[in-house]
Amino acid sequence: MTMKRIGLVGARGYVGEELIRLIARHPHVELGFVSSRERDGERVADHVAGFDGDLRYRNIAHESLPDEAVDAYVLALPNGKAAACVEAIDSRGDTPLVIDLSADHRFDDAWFYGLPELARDRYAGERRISNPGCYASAMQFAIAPFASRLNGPVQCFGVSGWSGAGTTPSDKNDPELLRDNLMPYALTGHLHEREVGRHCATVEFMPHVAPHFRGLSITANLHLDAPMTRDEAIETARVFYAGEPLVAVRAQAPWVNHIAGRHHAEIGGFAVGDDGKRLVVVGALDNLLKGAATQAMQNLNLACGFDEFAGILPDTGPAAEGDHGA
Ligand SMILES: NC(=O)C1=CN([C@@H]2O[C@H](COP(=O)(O)OP(=O)(O)OC[C@H]3O[C@@H](n4cnc5c(N)ncnc54)[C@H](OP(=O)(O)O)[C@@H]3O)[C@@H](O)[C@H]2O)C=CC1
Ligand SMILES: CC(=O)N[C@@H](CCC(=O)OP(=O)(O)O)C(=O)O
Repeated sequence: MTMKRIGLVGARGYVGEELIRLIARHPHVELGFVSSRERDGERVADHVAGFDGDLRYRNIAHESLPDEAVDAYVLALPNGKAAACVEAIDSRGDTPLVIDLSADHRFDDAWFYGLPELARDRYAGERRISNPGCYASAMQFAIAPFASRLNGPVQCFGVSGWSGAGTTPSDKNDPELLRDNLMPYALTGHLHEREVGRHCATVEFMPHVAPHFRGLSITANLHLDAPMTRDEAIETARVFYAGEPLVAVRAQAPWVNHIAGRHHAEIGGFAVGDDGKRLVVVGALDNLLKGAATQAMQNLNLACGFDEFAGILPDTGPAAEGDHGA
């Protein structure tokens, strides 16, 4: 099989680092370039534990992206930076694959919204793939099995590790402000509220950031149109995700420290109110993996015609030893 060469734009970030590791272990893809302004000329091996080789970060202006001999570009830049890159890449004229991890194309009908477990059947060879947001992925995994049975908006309470706020300094990734703390933010109108509303169901989302580094949890409060027992809810979710290696359905509510460093998402809890019409489902995933880099690799595999889980499974990450499932 011919190796595909990948250009990674925004490789210094937390997500970029995970993508470097995933691409390095993938059997059919290799890194063509990794870009960072701050680390220009520095060896990747000096920054990414476990990475071997002499590859160096390069500061590549977006105008120069088309000159790079790669088959696909993966954009892991802050929001608002993708358009200039895509415009430059378009000038190549051969429509290379672009996967954008930012929020910039999640509301753009010209792009495929790549939440594989819920959307892969609709993939029609698009060369432009928008990767979903981290909380938005967890919310959709929790809600989707019940989406046709909702009676009103879903309330979602979310808590994320601070890596979700990226490397640009802010209150949300300041260890001093986060010490012994839980920081609410964007309590109405968070972008992922709109994202889930567009792609799955209407939600009212209340995010928080916590002192841990990686992994997030969302607790979804669903109002159903007809009563359901807890066993029916669990069975509904199990049938919905049957055969999905990256979405595990548990009876117990998942814990963030069990999925941090793992490639899969978990949903569980399934508490039912007295009238059977209120169902609470908890979803958890690693925001840097299933909430970002792992999902991007699934999308890359899908678009390249590889096995969707190539380079991802078996899960050999540091947290993968033993079965942490409840
Ligand atoms: N962190 C998370 O949990 C998740 C993040 N995402 C999305 O993935 C993308 C990357 O996230 P994350 O790794 O956390 O982000 P970071 O802020 O950690 O990294 C951003 C990267 O972009 C580069 N960069 C920063 N500012 C600019 C700029 N003005 N112009 C060009 N390059 C710039 C940085 O390198 P340098 O400054 O050296 O050039 C760095 O490589 C974002 O769009 C984010 O929204 C999606 C899901 C989850
Ligand atoms: C803790 C924290 O700040 N999390 C980020 C979400 C990370 C993510 O998925 O980002 P994008 O949708 O921007 O790609 C936030 O709430 O904006």
